[in-house]
Amino acid sequence: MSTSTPVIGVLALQGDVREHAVALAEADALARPVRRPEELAEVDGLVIPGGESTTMSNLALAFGLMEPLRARVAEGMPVYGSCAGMIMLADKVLDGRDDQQSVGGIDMTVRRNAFGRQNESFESTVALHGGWATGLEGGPLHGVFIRAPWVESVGAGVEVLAELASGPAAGRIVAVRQGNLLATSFHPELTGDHRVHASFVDLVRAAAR
Ligand SMILES: NC(=O)CC[C@H](N)C(=O)O
Repeated sequence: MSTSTPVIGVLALQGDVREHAVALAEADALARPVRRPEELAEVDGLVIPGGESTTMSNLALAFGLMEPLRARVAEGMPVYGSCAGMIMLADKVLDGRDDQQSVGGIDMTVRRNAFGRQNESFESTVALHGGWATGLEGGPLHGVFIRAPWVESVGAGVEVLAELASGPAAGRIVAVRQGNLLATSFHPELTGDHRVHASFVDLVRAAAR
């Protein structure tokens, strides 16, 4: 097992880059901003933060990052996407803009801005399933949702890790994993609870073995 500290990039085209870097450092990883293909080539894993997936798609294309991102996902690099980052990891996007592209990799369909206008931003308890039911010690997560997507459906190879616990959208899938790819609808970097980042750092360490 590798005992060295994993180097994890944070895609720094837009979004909560600093907050993710802080959460990764708390989870014992070395965080680095990634804006160029050369920087992407040097990291053991990557966080794609929230923001606006349409803008992120444009910027990733303009910075020449879309194909390198797809190539590293295909090689098995661990990636964690939050909110717009989840949309970037989805194979299929509903209510997207026609020209928006995703990196893809997770066999799921997500719906952008799924919780509707009245619910643009809200906080809610997130119930843990699958590997997180036993793996994330300390019980349910507090989810911060900001114009968030939900996962409309998943393919057979996708593990559901969390669902909304209550409210009109109770039971909607808000966290998934497929292989080395992890995605959440919510923003754990804004809560001070670094369990999601710690579970991603574990994934990066396991992949580096
Ligand atoms: N906080 C967020 O990342 C919002 C996601 C945004 N609504 C999108 O479609 O990309």
